[in-house]
Amino acid sequence: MTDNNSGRATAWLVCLLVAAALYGNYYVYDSVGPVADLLQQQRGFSDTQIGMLNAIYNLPNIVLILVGGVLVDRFGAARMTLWTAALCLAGALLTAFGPDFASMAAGRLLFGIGAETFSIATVVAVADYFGKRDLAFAIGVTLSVGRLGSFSADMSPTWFASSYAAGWQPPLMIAAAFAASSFAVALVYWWIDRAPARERAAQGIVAAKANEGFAWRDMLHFGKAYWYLLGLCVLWYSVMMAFRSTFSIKYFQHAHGLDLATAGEMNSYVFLAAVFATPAFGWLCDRVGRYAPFLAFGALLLPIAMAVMALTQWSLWWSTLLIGVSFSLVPAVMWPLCSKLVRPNRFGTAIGLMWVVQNAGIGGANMLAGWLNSRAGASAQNPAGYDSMMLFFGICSVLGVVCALLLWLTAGRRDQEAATHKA
Ligand SMILES: C[C@H](NC(=O)[C@@H](N)CCCCN)C(=O)O
Repeated sequence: MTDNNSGRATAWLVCLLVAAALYGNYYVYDSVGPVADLLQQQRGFSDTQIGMLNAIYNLPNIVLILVGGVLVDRFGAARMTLWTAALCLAGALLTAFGPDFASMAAGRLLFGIGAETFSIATVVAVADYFGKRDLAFAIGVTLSVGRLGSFSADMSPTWFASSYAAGWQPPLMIAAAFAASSFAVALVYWWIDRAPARERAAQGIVAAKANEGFAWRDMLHFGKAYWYLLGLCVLWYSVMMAFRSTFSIKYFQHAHGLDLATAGEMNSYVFLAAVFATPAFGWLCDRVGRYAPFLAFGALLLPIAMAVMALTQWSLWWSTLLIGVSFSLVPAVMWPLCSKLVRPNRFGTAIGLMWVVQNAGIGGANMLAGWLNSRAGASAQNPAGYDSMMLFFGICSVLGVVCALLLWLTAGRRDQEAATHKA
């Protein structure tokens, strides 16, 4: 399907639509943080309630995301993108217009149930259209536009200053508008995909999906390389998300003496770097035709960054640079490589299984790191209290590198070979 020019044009159109849909979705995901203070002041929400508005996103997905992956394989990426975008829109509307905390939390729950399966469907959509050629670049483009959505949400107090001046609700209504635009482009993608979907069915891909059904034991037949990739996914995302999204700003303030604004800015450069570097690394991998060595290199940068922060007084620019490259390189390579390790009709399931453990890992790492800090009394007066958290993140990231090296040894000698030994 993608060998002729019109096929390539359709593939890029789908890639751009999926990227635009992901932009809106990631914007909504990150829209609670900027209104946290207003929710506290104007609605009297406690820190625990605000934390719950984000935690409720991850918790159901520890189980549900596997079902989501199976549904993507069963019903196809286009239909699932559309259905889950509708669920996300309903969730965003309920969050913005809910009269009390319970309905806002219900809105975030609904959004979370839709959003993770939506993300799987977007990766599978790109893989459906790009096959082997330019896959990492195309996934890099979609992820980079998604990261721009996260960055925009962080910048929204500046960009939509008047809405923030009007209170907690207008910024969440803007987020709901982004969810609506995400649904609208998902609808266009679903419309465009009808003919190519028929073509895929004629080639037997969809037919295989529909007729084979799903057997849970199929997952046990994923090859060794897949399980190493899963190990890296859990360890790397746990450190990246728990450190960079939850603790890094506070750590920069207390252990490195930055003020809040500079610490926040330092953290946001990681997103900004990813916007440009993710597609660039994807493009490079496609050109060189190697994935596992790049993945191992990206994974290695994380423990080095942790060591630089914890053991030296070097400028934080160094660790931000290392984390920025790792945050761009690892996702740009991980998902295209995953698509090469399993059969196309099990790709959604394979990502779903990885994200079940990933969601549990991120939740667990957040709790354990918080507990380690509290136990050691980490604060501006006691920066050494952060040592145990940094050791924990250091160990996890080193174990991630071990998984990446085992993966390289197993599947990476010539990455293309992996495609011929799919589970
Ligand atoms: C593609 C990958 N997505 C995930 O890992 C999701 N489980 C989490 C999405 C969180 C939304 N910002 C990624 O974003 O690297």
